[in-house]
Order: sequence, then structure tokens, then C-alpha cells
Amino acid sequence: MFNAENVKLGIAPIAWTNDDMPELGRENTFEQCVSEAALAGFAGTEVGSKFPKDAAVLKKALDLRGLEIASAWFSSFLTTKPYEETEAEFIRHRDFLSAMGARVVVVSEQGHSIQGQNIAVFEGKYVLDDAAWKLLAAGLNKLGALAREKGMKLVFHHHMGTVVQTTEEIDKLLGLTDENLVYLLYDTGHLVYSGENPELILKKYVNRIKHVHLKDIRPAMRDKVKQESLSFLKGVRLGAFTVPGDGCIDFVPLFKILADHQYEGWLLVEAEQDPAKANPLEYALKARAYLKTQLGF
Ligand SMILES: O=C1C[C@@H](O)[C@H](O)[C@@H](O)C1=O
Ligand SMILES: [Co+2]
Repeated sequence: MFNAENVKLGIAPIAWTNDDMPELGRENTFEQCVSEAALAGFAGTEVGSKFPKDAAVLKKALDLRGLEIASAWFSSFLTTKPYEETEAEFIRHRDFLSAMGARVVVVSEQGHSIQGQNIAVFEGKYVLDDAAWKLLAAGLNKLGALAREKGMKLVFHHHMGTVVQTTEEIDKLLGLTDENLVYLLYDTGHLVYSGENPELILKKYVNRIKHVHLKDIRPAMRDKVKQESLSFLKGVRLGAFTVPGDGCIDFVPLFKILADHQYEGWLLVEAEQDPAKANPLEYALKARAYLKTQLGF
């Protein structure tokens, strides 16, 4: 199985407060989030909107709890805004993550994204034309080179409701970008939600996958979103996502493929759902117990 020396287990702050929908978990503090992540037995997390913006202050709070920063989400607008705007923001974001010791930068193209809008997430998704694909790929290669300057890797997040959601779009993106500059974040929940085959994508791109979000799906809720043409955020409120082991995804073959290819890096639990319905500590403990049974650590 995995070499526990090179694989770290983390949990994202989105279970405590949802940055896409801040009313979900508004009452939960940064201190509660990181204390409970540590209490549940995780080694790290990703930066959330409630985290201190000062690297030294954040590092002190994390050191108290034995936590590291794995990465943080960055929204690029390479298909809708001038490259220079995204680049300036990316450099600031990269430098903060570098100061926090992160090795990967999570990037999602938010140009034309409907993930945060009250639009049917399946029917309303935007599809890029060839010119926009070239713009996206060229921009990501440049950002990937900026990440490499700091010894970091850009990991692209395929995501429901964005221009890179489906297998075809993941194939196109990875085919158009430099494999030594643009890597893949593998998010199990988004693939299954979209109706993709997670095992097929993992087998195809395992050597380009440098960061993993472990997210499970409640199929009845996912199907309700599709049948009733609901938005992504409505799906979150309904509980389409849950922690690994609590939904329909079979993680056993996925962990085997990652381990067989000597995956090194973070396996980060990330399951946005309503904290009022799914207590963050309870679900963090549930996820950690599941990973312990599956991974042995
Ligand atoms: O990695 C992620 C970050 C969240 O903001 C996003 O909405 C979620 O679905 C996700 O996978
Ligand atoms: Co994710």
C-alpha cells in the first residue's frame, strides 16, 4: 500500500465554513476548524477564508495544533480577463503558500463558471471554443512556470459547473498543456457527480496527479440535482457531497492505483455539506476512521 512517509492526510475547512456559501457554518471559527481537524487526527488542511492572512500568525496557530498547509484554492479567469490580472493575483497567492510550506497550488478556471450561480449545473455549463481553450492552456502553462520557480506544482481542479468538468474536457486540458508545468488535482466527488469514470481517469493520469481531494457522493441527492435541474450550491445544501466512506464511491481500487504508482503528497478529505446537518467534527472523525481502515494509517 502507500508509503506513509510520503503520503499525508488532511481535511479541508469547507466542512466547517463553506467559502462558496459563507452562511453555511458562519458560526464556526478558524480556531474551532483547525482544532477539530487536529483532534480528528489529520496532519494538514487547506487555507480557508477565515484563516489569518498573516503567514506568521497562521503558522503559529497551526504549529500549536501540529497542522501543515497542503494548499489553497486559486480562481483563475484566463478565459474572461486579461492574463496579467490573473498572473498578479497568482504570484501573491503562490508566495503566501510557499511561505506556508505548501508544495502545490490548486487552480480552477472560474471564467464562465456557474458553480456559484443559481443556474442548473448540468444544463447551464459553458463549453469553451477552440480559441478559448488555447487561451486557457497558454495561461496555465505560464502560471505553471511561475509555480515551478518556487519549486511548487500547479494542480488543476476539474470541477462541476466549470469549463473543465467532463472526461473530454480533462483530456483536452491535459493534452493542450505542458505535462511538466500543469498537473492534475484529482477530486473523486466531482468526477462521480459529473457521471465520469473515476478509475479510468485515475489510471490514465495517475503520474500527473499531484494532489487528491477525497469526496464521496450521496447518489440520491446528486440525481435530484440532475432531474430537477438544480444549481451546484443547491446540491451542496441537499447533501450531494459527503466524506469518503459515507457515500457510493468505491475507494478501494482508487487507493490501490495511487499506491501502486507510488503517489506522494496529500490525500485531503473535502466534503462540503451543511454543518448544521453534518457536524464537522463528527464527519471528520468518520472520515479519519474510514481512512485508517483503508490505508492502515
Ligand atoms: O476543492 C474545492 C473547493 C471548493 O470551494 C469547491 O466548491 C469544492 O467543490 C471543491 O472541490
Ligand atoms: Co475539491
